[in-house]
Amino acid sequence: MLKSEELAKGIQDCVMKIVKQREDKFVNGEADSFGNDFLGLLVNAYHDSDENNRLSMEDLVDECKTFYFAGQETVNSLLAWIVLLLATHGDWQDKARREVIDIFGNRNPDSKGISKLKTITMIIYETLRLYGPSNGLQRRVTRKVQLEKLVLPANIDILVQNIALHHEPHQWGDDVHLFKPERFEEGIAKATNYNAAAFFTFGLGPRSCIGMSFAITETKVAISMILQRYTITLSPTYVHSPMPILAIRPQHGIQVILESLHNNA
Ligand code: HEM
Repeated sequence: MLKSEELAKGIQDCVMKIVKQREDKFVNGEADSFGNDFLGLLVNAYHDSDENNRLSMEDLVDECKTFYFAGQETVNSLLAWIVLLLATHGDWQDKARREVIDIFGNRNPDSKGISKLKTITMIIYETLRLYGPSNGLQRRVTRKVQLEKLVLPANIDILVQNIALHHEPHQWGDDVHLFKPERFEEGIAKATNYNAAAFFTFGLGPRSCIGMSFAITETKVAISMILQRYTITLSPTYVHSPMPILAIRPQHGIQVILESLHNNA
């Protein structure tokens, strides 16, 4: 067996083990359905009594792989870049921590408080602008298109590099490379001067990211919980090298020093 086949089989076994746990819970009477979360919907479709509608095992595994990779690497690298930018911008770190403590104190974040996190939202957008995890949007040109002087012939694949547009000085100003969350003080529409094509870190159109709200919510939760517990400073060993490795990621990782805010934490 080729190594790639071995790895694909390993991933399939791993997914099917999780599916089996769901099935067992239902069969043993511990649960009254396969569940109504995303995995539950997939397992339901996998057991559809109508053979024509039934999801194959291959499709079930593929769906899980898509969500795992699309959801894991992206949020992982976004969190890493936010930690770096807070470590290097102590004023924003303090401001964000004050907001978190004002809203949650030392309690775990809840949905009501999450919707009130204005500074954290601005920090997330500005980090997505500078280091948006998406490498660009792939599109197939199905028919010849003329965009002013540019002609795109039919049947070519193009990569729309949103990160280039997010660093466009005409749109964002001469300080385009600086971390300035205040750009988003009055929301994305105002920051982009109502130009939807200026900031589309989650894509555009009908195939834009289905996990956008989930990604922003989980990022708010994680950053709030870190700020409640630690101060963050950059380690002198850090070397700045953003690289497109599936997502835009820090090539050598991000080394920071965390100091506990509570003696017993
Ligand atoms: C910071 C985090 C994230 C970023 C920046 C991001 C960005 C993107 C982008 C740019 C696309 C392509 C959109 C297009 O082609 O127009 C996409 C698609 C997708 N994303 Fe995300 N994503 C993130 C998090 C997530 C999460 C957490 C999930 C799932 C839990 C997810 C699931 C997906 C899926 C399934 C697609 C394909 C949608 C389709 O083709 O219809 N993403 N994402």
